[in-house]
Amino acid sequence: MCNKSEHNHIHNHPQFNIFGKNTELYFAILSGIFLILGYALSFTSKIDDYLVIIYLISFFFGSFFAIQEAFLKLLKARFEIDLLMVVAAFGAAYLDKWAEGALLLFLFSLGHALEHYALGKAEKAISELGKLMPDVALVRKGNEFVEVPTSELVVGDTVLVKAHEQIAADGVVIAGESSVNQASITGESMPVDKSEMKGESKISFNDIPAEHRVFAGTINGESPLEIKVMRLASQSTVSRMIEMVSEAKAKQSPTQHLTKKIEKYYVPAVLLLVIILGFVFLTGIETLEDSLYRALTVLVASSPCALAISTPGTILSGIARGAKKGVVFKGGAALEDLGSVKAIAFDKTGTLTEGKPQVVDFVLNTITKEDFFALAMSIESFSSHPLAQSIISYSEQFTGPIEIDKNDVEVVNGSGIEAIVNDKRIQIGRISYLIAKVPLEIQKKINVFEEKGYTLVGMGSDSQFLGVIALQDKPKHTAKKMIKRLRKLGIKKIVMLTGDQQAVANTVGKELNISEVFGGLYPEDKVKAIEDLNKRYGKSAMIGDGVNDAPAMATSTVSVAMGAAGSDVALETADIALLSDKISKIPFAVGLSRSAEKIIKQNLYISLGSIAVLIPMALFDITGIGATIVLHEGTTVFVILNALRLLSYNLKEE
Ligand SMILES: Nc1ncnc2c1ncn2[C@@H]1O[C@H](COP(=O)(O)OP(=O)(O)OP(=O)(O)O)[C@@H](O)[C@H]1O
Ligand SMILES: [Zn+2]
Repeated sequence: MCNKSEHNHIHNHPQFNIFGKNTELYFAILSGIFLILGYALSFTSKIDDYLVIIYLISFFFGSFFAIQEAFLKLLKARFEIDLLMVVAAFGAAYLDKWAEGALLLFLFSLGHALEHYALGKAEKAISELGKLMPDVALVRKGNEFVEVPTSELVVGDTVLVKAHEQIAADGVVIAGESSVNQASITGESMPVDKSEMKGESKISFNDIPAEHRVFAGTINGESPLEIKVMRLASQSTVSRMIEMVSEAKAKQSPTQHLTKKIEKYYVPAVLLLVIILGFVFLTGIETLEDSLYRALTVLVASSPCALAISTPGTILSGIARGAKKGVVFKGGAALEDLGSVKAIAFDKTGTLTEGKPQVVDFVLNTITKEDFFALAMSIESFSSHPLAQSIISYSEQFTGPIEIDKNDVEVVNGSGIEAIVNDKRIQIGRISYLIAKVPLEIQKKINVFEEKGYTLVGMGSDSQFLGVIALQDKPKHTAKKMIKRLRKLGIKKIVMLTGDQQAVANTVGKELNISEVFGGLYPEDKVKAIEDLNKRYGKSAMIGDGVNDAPAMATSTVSVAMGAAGSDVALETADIALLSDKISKIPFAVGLSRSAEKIIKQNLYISLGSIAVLIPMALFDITGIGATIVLHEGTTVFVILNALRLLSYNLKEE
């Protein structure tokens, strides 16, 4: 019938598995077989005396687990529906309704087994994420490679990954060239090319370019790779992802809170009603049997089994499906919120655009390009901004870096970076951030750049304006389609928020069909923009890279971080982490959430609706206990199957 307990009971379920993990299901089936046997034999009057024995066998198999579970809960002073169902079945037997009692227990145990199977399946989808971690790795010790347990790998170890083998650690490729299947992390089955990173580097794992960086749990392709371990096994992306998904299961979503609240008042009310019904015979209008029969029927009709199972089942399935595709929901609330938002705000750089701006032009004022780019590359080496990397690589053709002490450098998030060089304060960043004034003839050039939609980075030395660099970043080629799909999914409002100039924002917005673009924003302006969306649409989602959008992401109802496999901040802080930086994951995540939301609602209506119909029918003797059992159980099975649909969710390609 059901089991109205929190669904953590999977782990503390009574262990009695003589037939393996499906014992519960086999017991249910045995119960059904004896029920049918008894029912068939009931038509031959000769067997009548033995009938009770056959039904008792059916009772045994049907109630075996329920009695154990009810007993265990009673020990913890918890009053659960398992007990009620057993009582109802034996009550029916007392009324000589052996077949009905056996039917109740048969369907109850079958539903229970199915429920465990369903939740188990969702759990399995989650735990399989971890299976790709190999147990051992080949580690270089002197001139040879020896097998070492993965858990004993230390940072700095050199690991040999043979062709078609699993990679044991997050690390950097130091020899070899191969393609790697990263599906276990990103959900993308297209292999990604990896090659060795030249030169000894002291940068952190997060800053290693994707083509040199490998993740634990991914699978090497055609040729061997040597990698240097950069994170302990327990710190690897895949380990943390599994941890987050497991934690997510334990958190309750808004609907779960609601159903818990309903149950809190509903269950005692039902019990009271049932007890009263059991005593109706005292009025003399009917027999004790009649009263008991109706009380038991109402009891079955009113059990909130479907209600209790449907939401956790749906959320677990949704989280499992997301994780399989590289979308980590950090809880049912994230799933439900994303499923109901109407307004989405996007960060521009690195989210809608490639995040790999190219220097396309520059203008200088009284400084040689060697001196200018030497300053630029040296100071930008302290920044992790996407613009910094581009400026550094571009500068290398003219000059080399100069020595700058890191204590003399200050990064001003959302504006730029400054450093003290030869007693002068050198600023790089937004033109408005510089204290230096732009000379007139350079301003003319800047106006031309702006018209072309270039991103501008200025440099000044105290009040002396030194020059301006123009860069261009392309929108991701799938971005336009992604926006279109979001609109199709019912997102009413799409806005773009960027620290880049308004002119650049307009250019990108036009290309992607986003009409509301806000440029020149400081981090606190982005927060205001999100607050505005919250006000107008009730809820908002902010999608960014989690680096300089953290405050805005924290303000939105639900935040989504892109490319989280490469960014600790994004993986840790966002409500939803998309491990790959493929933006096609955004409509998938939104679509999955919307489906989850829809299924949660459907299930809620179905479970509450069935109760609302079954109780009066039982009360007024329209349906007998047999029909009530079948209808009630049918509802429970239906909502479980409905929830399981999410495990195979795919966004329709148009
Ligand atoms: N390290 C840096 N080097 C040069 N310019 C910078 C740097 N950091 C910020 N800026 C300047 O400040 C502007 C805004 O930066 P901010 O980081 O807020 O936005 P963004 O990352 O470029 O865009 P988005 O908000 O879409 O992510 C940039 O366009 C640039 O002109
Ligand atoms: Zn159970």
